[in-house]
Amino acid sequence: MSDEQLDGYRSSIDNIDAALIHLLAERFKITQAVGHYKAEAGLPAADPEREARQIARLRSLAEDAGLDPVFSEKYFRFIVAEVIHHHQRIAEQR
Ligand SMILES: C=C(O[C@@H]1C=C(C(=O)O)C=C[C@H]1O)C(=O)O
Repeated sequence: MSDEQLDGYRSSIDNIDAALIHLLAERFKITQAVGHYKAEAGLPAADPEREARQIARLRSLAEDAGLDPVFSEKYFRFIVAEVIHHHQRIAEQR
């Protein structure tokens, strides 16, 4: 059975999911570069002060955009945990 309305919604969701994957790929490309820079400079993988500033900024943006700020913080912490693993691996491989 075809449902044109649902198909239309899903077509938009597909485009948004594709955009999110591309944005994440770009974010991880730049954080990989940061990981190499930090390893070279002897800087720690994690920067909790930077993370706290970003969380405050993203929570405020989420509120303005009508997105749950708690969710925005969870999303950010999930991504950053992966970034820090990458940075630790880069530093260990040196
Ligand atoms: C990318 C960095 O490294 C880590 C990852 C962050 C991020 O993914 O936003 C932020 C701070 C650091 O804990 C950075 O220091 O800028």
